[in-house]
Amino acid sequence: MTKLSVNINKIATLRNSRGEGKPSVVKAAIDSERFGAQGITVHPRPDERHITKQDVYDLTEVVTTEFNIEGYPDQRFMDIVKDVKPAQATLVPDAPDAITSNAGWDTVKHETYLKEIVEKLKSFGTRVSIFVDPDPIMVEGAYKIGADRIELYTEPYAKNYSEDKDAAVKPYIFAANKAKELGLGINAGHDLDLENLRFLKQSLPQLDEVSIGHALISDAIYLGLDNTINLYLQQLREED
Ligand SMILES: CC(=O)[C@@H](O)[C@H](O)COP(=O)(O)O
Ligand SMILES: NCC(=O)COP(=O)(O)O
Repeated sequence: MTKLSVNINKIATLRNSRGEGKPSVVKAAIDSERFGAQGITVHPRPDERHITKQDVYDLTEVVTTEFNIEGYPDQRFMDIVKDVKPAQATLVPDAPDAITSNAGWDTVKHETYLKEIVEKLKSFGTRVSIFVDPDPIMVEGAYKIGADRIELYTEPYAKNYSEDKDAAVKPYIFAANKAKELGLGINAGHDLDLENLRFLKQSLPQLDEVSIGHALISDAIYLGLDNTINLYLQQLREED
């Protein structure tokens, strides 16, 4: 079964636009889980453009499914994960001023650095996922640094999906097969939506988790959060 982890970054974006507490990210997490989300993902970026450090501490008190904290492993991130001990930490190579995550790790070039980080995160009792491009070499690098899972960066898939979905998904099949061969768990995320999710799932039956935020929260503005989460869950059900 592929789990849906709802990324609530964009709830915090809307909240921060007025500098007050509405909409509440805590309420969004509680309700998302009540509506069927099997995980909550947040990305507490250094500039706190959306999810703040305090949000993470508030959320850890209420999240009952899997809490997934994404981020670049600077000291602030490591301190947060050490304190909160989420089910999963997902390492992304984002620069502090990146408008969004736009690449996977070079797990070969940064092997020594990442190996130390992964070891420390695992000592907190947290599962570690490494954000990578769909490149078997980068997947193998994630294995060598001791990661538990990879997260396949799916923006390229999403971008090419409408033009040629078979070509778009092909690198991901190779990368996922490599991960499986090495015993790594397989997550995926970035720019997944109601149009492209089902085909990805059908193409990668071994997918453990997708984390989806921007499109899902955007859809929820029109369709409602309950209905939207269930539409995404429906895309992940094998039998449909
Ligand atoms: C790692 C990833 O692809 C996304 O979770 C990313 O963290 C989204 O960040 P923004 O919500 O800031 O665009
Ligand atoms: N790891 C991907 C994620 O959490 C959400 O990415 P997006 O759906 O906001 O692009």
